[in-house]
Amino acid sequence: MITDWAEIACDVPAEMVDTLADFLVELTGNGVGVDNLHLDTFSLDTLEDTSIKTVKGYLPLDDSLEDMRIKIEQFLAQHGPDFPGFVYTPPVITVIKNEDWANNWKVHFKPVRIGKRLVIKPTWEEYQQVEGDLVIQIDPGMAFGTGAHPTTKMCLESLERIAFAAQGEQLPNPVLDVGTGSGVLSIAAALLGATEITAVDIDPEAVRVTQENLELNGVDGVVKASTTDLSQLPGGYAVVVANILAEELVRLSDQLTSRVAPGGWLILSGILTEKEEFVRAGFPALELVENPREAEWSCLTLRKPL
Ligand SMILES: C[S@@+](CC[C@H](N)C(=O)[O-])C[C@H]1O[C@@H](n2cnc3c(N)ncnc32)[C@H](O)[C@@H]1O
Repeated sequence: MITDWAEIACDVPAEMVDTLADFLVELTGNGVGVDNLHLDTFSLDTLEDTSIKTVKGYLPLDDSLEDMRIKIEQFLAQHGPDFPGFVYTPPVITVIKNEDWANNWKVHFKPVRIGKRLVIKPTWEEYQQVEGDLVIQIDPGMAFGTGAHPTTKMCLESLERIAFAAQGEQLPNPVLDVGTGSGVLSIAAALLGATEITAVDIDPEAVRVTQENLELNGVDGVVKASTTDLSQLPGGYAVVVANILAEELVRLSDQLTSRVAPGGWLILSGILTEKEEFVRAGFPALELVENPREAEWSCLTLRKPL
């Protein structure tokens, strides 16, 4: 299990933030943070927007760190001069202890409504439920999946649309969640009516966190979480959802396609919009149903002909 993390902070002009953030997400497979540099104020109202921002990426503190640092320096040196006001400053690396990492971000994670009925609620926040709400309680721990990320959000919205269009407005069985992270999509699938859900992740820590979240939401009886490799799973899933990066989706395209039952759905997310065509081309046997986009991310919902 990963113990400590390295935070890599790069100061860049505000115009370069998105470009660098996308690069760091692709490189590290983890989320990024963006800080305003002048935070010595007591009131957010008086916070001045600055022309230079700090973009922070996160990596496990292991042997790959030096290689990653070099790649980030090369990226800054190569692309920085395209942005007015860029002055090269080497990235600053800070060690983050596991315990800090696990808790520091919690202040920013608030209950969020997604789609028509789904609400994601951090376990430590209060939420006044209204009739019809399907509330997902989440403590992502070290796993990805607060639900607030556009890639997760678009999966949740697609799952909800599929459920609403289905008989009895229930998500059809069985469901496969590839790269379950915190288990957020599997829990949503259960709340949307599915009763046979398989959740897999290559990361045992994610499976541990998922199991906790399944129990917290009382859906551990209908979701089976494990590190089982996709190749070991049978076919015939009515819904398959995979929120992993574009290259990985394409690498797994044959396996993902063959896991979908005739007439079934495949939701693909984690795709930077510039890679949408690349991913679409990897799934020629399936029909494109919808293609929502949010921020710089795209989601593809595909369907296998009957
Ligand atoms: C971006 S997170 C998505 C988490 C969650 N499903 C969500 O939508 O918020 C991607 C997850 O996929 C897992 N993953 C990456 N490649 C995988 C693969 N080939 N098979 C299974 N899981 C994978 C990672 O460990 C990570 O937990």
